[in-house]
Amino acid sequence: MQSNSTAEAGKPLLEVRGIQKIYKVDAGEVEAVRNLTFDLRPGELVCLVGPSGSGKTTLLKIIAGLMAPTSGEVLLEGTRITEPPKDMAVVFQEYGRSLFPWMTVRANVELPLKTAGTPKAERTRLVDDALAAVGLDHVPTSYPWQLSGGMQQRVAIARAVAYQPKVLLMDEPFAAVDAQTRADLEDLVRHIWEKLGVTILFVTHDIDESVYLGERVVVLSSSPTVVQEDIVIDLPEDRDQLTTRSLPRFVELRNHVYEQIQLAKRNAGKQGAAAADGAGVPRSAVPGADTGGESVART
Ligand SMILES: Nc1ncnc2c1ncn2[C@@H]1O[C@H](COP(=O)(O)OP(=O)(O)OP(=O)(O)O)[C@@H](O)[C@H]1O
Repeated sequence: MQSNSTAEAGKPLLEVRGIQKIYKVDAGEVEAVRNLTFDLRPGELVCLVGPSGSGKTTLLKIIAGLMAPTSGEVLLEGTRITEPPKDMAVVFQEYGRSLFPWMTVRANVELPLKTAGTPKAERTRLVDDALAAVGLDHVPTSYPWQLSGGMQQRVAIARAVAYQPKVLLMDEPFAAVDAQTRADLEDLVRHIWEKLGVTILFVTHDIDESVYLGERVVVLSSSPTVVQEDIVIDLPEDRDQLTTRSLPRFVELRNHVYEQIQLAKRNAGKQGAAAADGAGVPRSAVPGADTGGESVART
């Protein structure tokens, strides 16, 4: 795995530059995203949070090359993205719709490699490794509908991992599973990230999840969206559901993110002047914050 310091020293792998998205609707136009600028360095795990409707899915579609921005650009290793890049994989929330029910687990994981023309022997090795990495090497011949929701999402993650992307985009991947499974899958993502050194952009509604997983948390404003804050998560790299979430620093950071989301909601419709000036938002390190009270942690 690349350590934080290595990632910090490298050039950006993914650059999001001044992204604006205006949707045309019957009544005219909707400016969903106004001006988004941030980057991911090689090996970073960055979480993206924002109020509902702040444009997280819009942004991911643009980064994945599935939709063109109205203005601005996304660069992967310096090359502008104009179509789905081959070095990128996406894991969506709706695993049920992203897996083919008539294909076995193995066939689902193997499919993108087949499409890419990867030779058979290499495919077999990559699929075996990916299934082992997500703890599913005992069910290769099962069908997705025979598995629990959490296991199906593991299949989707294995498929993305086997493809060996440079960038893995995850769009609220655990929103549809129960809390215990969610915790297990969060640890799986950290484990895969540490083992493979893949660069991950993880979109979530869950503030605690963003702080637990991320090396940085990028907070979006309400729509029309800008980056409201880019926060360094200075928790120890070895994370554990019990120990990490009990740390006073974890509580400070999640409270800070929570306050930022509340601020974004209050500012809805009256963009904060400082955030909306179009400049890149500097990364902020949260000083010791007050840890009072709030227990709700979803956007
Ligand atoms: N195809 C579309 N046509 C018109 N407006 C759209 C379209 N897709 C999204 N929007 C609008 O753009 C804004 C951002 O939507 P988007 O789904 O990207 O936000 P989000 O942060 O992913 O939302 P959520 O957190 O609820 O999933 C919203 O105001 C939404 O209504």
